[in-house]
Amino acid sequence: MARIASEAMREQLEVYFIMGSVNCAKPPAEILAEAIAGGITLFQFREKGSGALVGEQKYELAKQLQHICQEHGIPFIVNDDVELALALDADGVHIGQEDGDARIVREKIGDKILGVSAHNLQEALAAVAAGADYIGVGPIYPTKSKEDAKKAQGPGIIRLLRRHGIAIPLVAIGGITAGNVGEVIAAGADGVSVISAIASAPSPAVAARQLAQAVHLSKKGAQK
Ligand SMILES: Cc1ncc(COP(=O)(O)OP(=O)(O)O)c(N)n1
Ligand SMILES: Cc1ncsc1CCOP(=O)(O)O
Ligand SMILES: [Mg+2]
Repeated sequence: MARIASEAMREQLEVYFIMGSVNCAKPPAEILAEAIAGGITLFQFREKGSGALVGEQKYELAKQLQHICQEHGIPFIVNDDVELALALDADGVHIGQEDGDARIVREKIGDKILGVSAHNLQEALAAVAAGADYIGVGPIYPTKSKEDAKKAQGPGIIRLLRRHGIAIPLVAIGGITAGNVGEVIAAGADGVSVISAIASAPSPAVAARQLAQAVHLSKKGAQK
């Protein structure tokens, strides 16, 4: 298997849904299936926060959600836990600045997708040098879904990274809704990453569809 091509990565980032059991008011498998029906393009298993599953229960949930993704051709990314990603033969891993050295993670996972979080130009340049396939930038807007989230920076941080030559695929995260997708795509993001906009929606399918439509319209507008 070769590393994912940038253009394919950009498409997969369009509607990137992140979820773990703590984000779900109904069975996670149901929410994921509905989100897939609505048009998500990538999924991240993020089992984190107060009440999160650990050990065998975490593994079993990951396996169940991975199976649903596989049935629908949606790549399955694991947040933070490189060993779990390897044990499951997941499609990739997402790590942040506090999750270890991205170069070492790249060595461990070979050609699997590597996503790295960045909050400034220095971190973004380091992520590129370490071999990231995409960068997650945020929080862009205030979020309630991450306990230790940094201050929201607004879409200007995406514009700044693009202006300074960060050309690899970028996804915006933090407080994203269908109403603000346009701003982050116009700033240079290839897609949006959400937890609550889909997981907490009355209909995850409708929410995912609205996000997908907003991304497509905004990309047309930005002629991407
Ligand atoms: C797509 C995407 N972008 C950013 C993050 C945040 O990662 P991190 O900073 O490591 O924080 P946690 O999610 O681990 O709490 C992400 N998960 N996904
Ligand atoms: C994991 C993460 N990293 C930065 S903000 C965030 C949470 C995004 O959740 P929401 O889409 O509900 O704001
Ligand atoms: Mg992390």
